[in-house]
Amino acid sequence: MENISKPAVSPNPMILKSEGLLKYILETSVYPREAEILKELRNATTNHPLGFMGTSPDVGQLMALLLKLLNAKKTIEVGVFTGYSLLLTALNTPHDGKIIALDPDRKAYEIGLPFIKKASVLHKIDYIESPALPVLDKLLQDPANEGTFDFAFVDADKNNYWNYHERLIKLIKIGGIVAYDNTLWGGTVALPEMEVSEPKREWRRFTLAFNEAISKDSRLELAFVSIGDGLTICRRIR
Ligand SMILES: C[S@@+](CC[C@H](N)C(=O)[O-])C[C@H]1O[C@@H](n2cnc3c(N)ncnc32)[C@H](O)[C@@H]1O
Ligand SMILES: O=c1cc(-c2ccc(O)cc2)oc2c(O)c(O)ccc12
Repeated sequence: MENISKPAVSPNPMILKSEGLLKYILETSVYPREAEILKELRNATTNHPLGFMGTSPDVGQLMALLLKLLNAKKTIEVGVFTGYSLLLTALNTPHDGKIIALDPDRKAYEIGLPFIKKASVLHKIDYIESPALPVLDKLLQDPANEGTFDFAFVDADKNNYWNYHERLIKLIKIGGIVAYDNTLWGGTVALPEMEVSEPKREWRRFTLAFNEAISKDSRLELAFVSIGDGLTICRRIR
């Protein structure tokens, strides 16, 4: 008899690795609907030696939907790079929306800045050239900031995800969302450590620990979505 307590195995365990399927999704519903200015920023990032780090447009499409569903007005972005997800957030928040954008790499931000200006959304952005943790701590020093943000997107140093989470969960309002990128870390989370290349091992360990801790966090509801490099979407419930 079948053991019903065992989770069902996907009929196609290769689904996340199917480049053809991703191409189909991108070409069918992502690229045709992507704002022209986001395409321009994305193209301007391709020659950057770390261009592969930009948020993937399919993740961007999901983020845009979440921002619209929440009617998000106040947001935080941890990890800006050249600004794809930042510009996307700015385009999907109201005219009086406010985004606190944190990244120590101002040079990368300056690549995206002309596109942010061209889209007339710079007034929504408070870019702070700094590692995120001290800024989040400073925000929390003022209790008036607690529970006031609608949305946060984290796409930065993976070793600090839990540190970001402990702070963001207090800054986000009940009903608000924090989304964490790269929670599948190139698929390495499902591989034995021996099969993972040396440079990816340390962040794989952090990602595994983060994924385990967040799944036990009773302050939130979550969905672990197999899009891009893995996106964990958390809704604060208490
Ligand atoms: C994957 S990229 C972000 C991609 C971005 N979301 C986009 O759409 O292009 C990661 C970024 O995290 C930044 N970063 C690294 N350590 C950080 C820290 N302690 N605080 C904030 N940002 C950090 C890096 O400078 C880099 O720009
Ligand atoms: O390969 C990476 C590396 C990063 C990364 C490196 C250093 C930092 O301080 C932050 C992030 O981020 C990535 C990423 O977000 C992605 O989607 C793919 C690959 C990488």
